[in-house]
Amino acid sequence: MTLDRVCKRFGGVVAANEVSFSLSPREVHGLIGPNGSGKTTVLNLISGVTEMDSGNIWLDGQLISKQPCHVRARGGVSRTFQHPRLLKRCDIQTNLYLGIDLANMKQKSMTSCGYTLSELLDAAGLSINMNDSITTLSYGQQKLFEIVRAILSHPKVILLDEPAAGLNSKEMERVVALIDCAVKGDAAVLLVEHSMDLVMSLCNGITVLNFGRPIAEGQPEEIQSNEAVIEAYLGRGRSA
Ligand SMILES: Nc1ncnc2c1ncn2[C@@H]1O[C@H](COP(=O)(O)OP(=O)(O)OP(=O)(O)O)[C@@H](O)[C@H]1O
Repeated sequence: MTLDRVCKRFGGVVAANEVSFSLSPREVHGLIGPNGSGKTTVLNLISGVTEMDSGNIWLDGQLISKQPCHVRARGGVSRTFQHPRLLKRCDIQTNLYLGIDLANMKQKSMTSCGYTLSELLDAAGLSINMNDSITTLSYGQQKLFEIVRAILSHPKVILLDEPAAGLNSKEMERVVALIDCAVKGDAAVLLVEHSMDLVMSLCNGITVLNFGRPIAEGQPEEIQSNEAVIEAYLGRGRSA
């Protein structure tokens, strides 16, 4: 997937300012930056939740930036949200198969990315009864469940919005295991995350945003020692 000079403005706020980067299959790419720097906006522009002002997004050589959300989802873009978006009045099974092409799933005999559903649930540490209400899952379990659901649609790109936020250390290990499953299934993962330990240990490449603008791109060790990134995080850039 390639983003080419993607822009989005909300009134006077430029939330995405000429954002460009590429993701390859099996790559985990970090998208980081201080609060309000535009990370979630970029995920919304890729998934089609928000319409962009200008720029292009390509997936496998196809221009997807004018497509509605559901077409992008079918074409291989899946995502999770900062706070899990689940149907509270429905059971676990209904939530699991939301947005997944059921006919296609049956054909694949409940397998995805080379993993069976039960293997993905195992990786997530979820031992669940499909008929139970989704509300029987704790917050952490719901976040893990949402990642399982995202992998289950056999996506080309998975957008993860702060998957570790609010999770304990055991649950964070489960997030890592699920990202591993996604990568082994040839997906590209775009990871928005404030836990720098997680980002630095998992990502092959990182793009850093500040005030909607990319200020650095590179491998974790380059990003950690990049002056502009350090200033953005320490806030000196804001008062300059
Ligand atoms: N729908 C919207 N309407 C108006 N302004 C918005 C909207 N969505 C985002 N913004 C603004 O765009 C900027 C970027 O927000 P965004 O949520 O993308 O940042 P972020 O990097 O994901 O932040 P955080 O790390 O706090 O989640 C912020 O100034 C935000 O207030």
